[in-house]
Amino acid sequence: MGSDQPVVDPAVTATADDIAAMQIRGAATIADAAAAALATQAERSDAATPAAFERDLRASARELYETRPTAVSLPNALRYVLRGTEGETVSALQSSTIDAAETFRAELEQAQSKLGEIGANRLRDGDVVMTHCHSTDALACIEAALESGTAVEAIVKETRPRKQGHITAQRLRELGVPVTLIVDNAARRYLDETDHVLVGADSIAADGSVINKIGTSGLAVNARERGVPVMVAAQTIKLHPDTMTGQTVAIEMREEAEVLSADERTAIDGNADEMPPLRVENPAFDVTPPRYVDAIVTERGQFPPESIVTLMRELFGETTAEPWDTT
Ligand SMILES: O=P(O)(O)OC[C@H]1O[C@H](OP(=O)(O)O)[C@H](O)[C@@H]1O
Repeated sequence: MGSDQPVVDPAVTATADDIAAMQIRGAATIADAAAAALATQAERSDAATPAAFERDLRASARELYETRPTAVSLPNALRYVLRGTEGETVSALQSSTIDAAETFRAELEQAQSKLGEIGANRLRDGDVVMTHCHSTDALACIEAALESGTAVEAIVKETRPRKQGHITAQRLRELGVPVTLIVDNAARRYLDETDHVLVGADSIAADGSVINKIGTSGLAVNARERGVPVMVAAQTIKLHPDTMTGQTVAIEMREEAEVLSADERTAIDGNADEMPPLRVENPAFDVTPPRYVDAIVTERGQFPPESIVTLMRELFGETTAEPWDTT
């Protein structure tokens, strides 16, 4: 390897691989893991000069950034840590990077807890909450409600194709919450007995659109039609600053194997030689327009979707170039 080639610690690559494979999943968890990986990169760096240290750190951030395109919590975490990296010596750069990562992770945890308290205020004793996918921000609201003595029940959508709803069901059962697990297609029927739809977010756009696990938008449309309020639990690292300047959020298309096994493909398409092959598409997220969202709950309070841009401008100002891009 040439001496000017960046050196990315194997632990960073391992974390990037786990995020890409969804061994590490969930927008907040991904952000936490990315910050921890940058701290490890800094800690283990044996860069000879500050320039080499910064080159390696940027390369690590880029490797993490390129794992999954939709959850803005990942680039927001990378930006936070890299903007905290400062100093004239390698040692100073190392310690400032580690400090920035530790601060980010502590703030992430506090934000989720604060968000939970705010979201819990919307829940009443005996409420039935319908969930989609597995969102730690959403569950923080239920946990805070339980801690304040509010009893809730949950209708948990399994959330094909990866069935993250099973994680939610398990977690809620651990908390003693009565759970009804349903297939996604049954959601509209169970909205008749639902008091709140409670979901998380991977990104929130400046116009109040919510980018979340595939199926969220259809659930929100059905909830609106049934008169069930839709509450989005999303700490401010889910706010997507680039959408203030018209950028759109990339929707990750994941591999077909999550939807269809090779045997199933063969069973469907095995003898269709003359025809074009069966197409399988697996978008991992969708966009829920603001008109179907009743409240976005953050650690800074709850906002109607139309006004979330005020918080976004306060927190992010005008976005600048990505700090992991070579200057
Ligand atoms: O940050 P928290 O609230 O935990 O999760 C937010 C969202 O991230 C997840 O994506 P994936 O399962 O990683 O594809 C789901 O879309 C979930 O609603």
